[in-house]
Amino acid sequence: MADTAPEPAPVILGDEPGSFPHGVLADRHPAVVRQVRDTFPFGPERLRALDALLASCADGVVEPLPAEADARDRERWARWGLDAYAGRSWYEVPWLWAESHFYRRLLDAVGYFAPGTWQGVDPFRPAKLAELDDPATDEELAALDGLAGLTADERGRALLHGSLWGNRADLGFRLSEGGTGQQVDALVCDDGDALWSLLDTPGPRTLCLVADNAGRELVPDLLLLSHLLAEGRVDRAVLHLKPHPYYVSDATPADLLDALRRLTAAGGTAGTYGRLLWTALREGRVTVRAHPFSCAPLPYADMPGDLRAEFAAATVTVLKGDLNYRRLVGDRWWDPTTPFADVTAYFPGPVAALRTLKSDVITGLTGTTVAALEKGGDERWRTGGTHALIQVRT
Ligand SMILES: O=P(O)(O)OC[C@H]1O[C@](O)(CO)[C@@H](O)[C@@H]1O
Repeated sequence: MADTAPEPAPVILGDEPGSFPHGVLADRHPAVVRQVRDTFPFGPERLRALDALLASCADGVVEPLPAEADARDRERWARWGLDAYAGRSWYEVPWLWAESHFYRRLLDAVGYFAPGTWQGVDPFRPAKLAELDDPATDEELAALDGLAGLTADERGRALLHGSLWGNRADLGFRLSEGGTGQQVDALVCDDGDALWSLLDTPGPRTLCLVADNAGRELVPDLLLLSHLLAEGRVDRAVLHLKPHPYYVSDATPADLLDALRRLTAAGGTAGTYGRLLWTALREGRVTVRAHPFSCAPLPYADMPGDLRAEFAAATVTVLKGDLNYRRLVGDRWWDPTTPFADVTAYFPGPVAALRTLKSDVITGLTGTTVAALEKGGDERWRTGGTHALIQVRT
């Protein structure tokens, strides 16, 4: 690790037409608004608000929060930069900030925070439930029974990869059974051994698991967690979820309950793991957090003291997914060979990232890996979700 933090690279903005971040603001956000518009029979007031947001996505500016916003929320957003960015184009402010704030505005538009019919109604829940109900989920859960013949370590590694590739909404249990080649080759960095070593240190061991998506990502996350508890690799766990709907499919406490019920209702190994986790929650060995900062438009380097203290107390904090990675290393145009340990030196304890690559940010690669990726013919290796990484700073 370098003695000093690396010179920060430029922050990623969405202002360059044709770039991936620009496409997210200009195309994906409007598509999300249209999808939400069709999800429920919203009345004229909500439809007007959704249409205004749709228009704003094209050429609007960041606006102050509505007058009826909760005072604490208002104070938080002021601290998170809203006062500085209000009046500026979505395309000129940091991309991470613009995306995150877009979801806050979407919840305003559907009336999520306002007293009334739509208060607390997750506009993304039907899509999340559909994923859990998909017959493919049954198949993937049934495939878990095939892990019975493996040693506990092999099972642990298979479940770790299931959780990793679940970030692509793709449970990877069959990885363990001969079909591993393609996806393991697609790992651009694999510090898996360092993660297992951390879970071998003298106990008691606490895992902080900062989850990402609900549905078919959260299910394998829970299976991994349950396995680690069952094998005594961790004694306690804190599961960090989002306090409200975010980035379409991010997991909230309600999504956790849906996933848990899905697991406990399943037969075989999946059901056993589900019931184990249910008991661990009842006994307080697993606790759930939905910290406001989990939906903040800022990097983890800016985390508040209480969150910092929680992560500091963990044996290891595992962050799932692309967005958490961006927030962990900083949403910047890093040189891909910038050491992961350097950009995460500020983090208050050992930290691991499990991520499929779905945006431009990348650190911690070797020069050889970068050269191979650049030459490999897959121009979208940074953003297409075809590659993944396990990076650890001990
Ligand atoms: O669910 P994940 O892995 O955090 O990915 C979400 C990603 O999708 C995007 O919203 C758009 O690609 C990225 O900004 C973000 O990093």
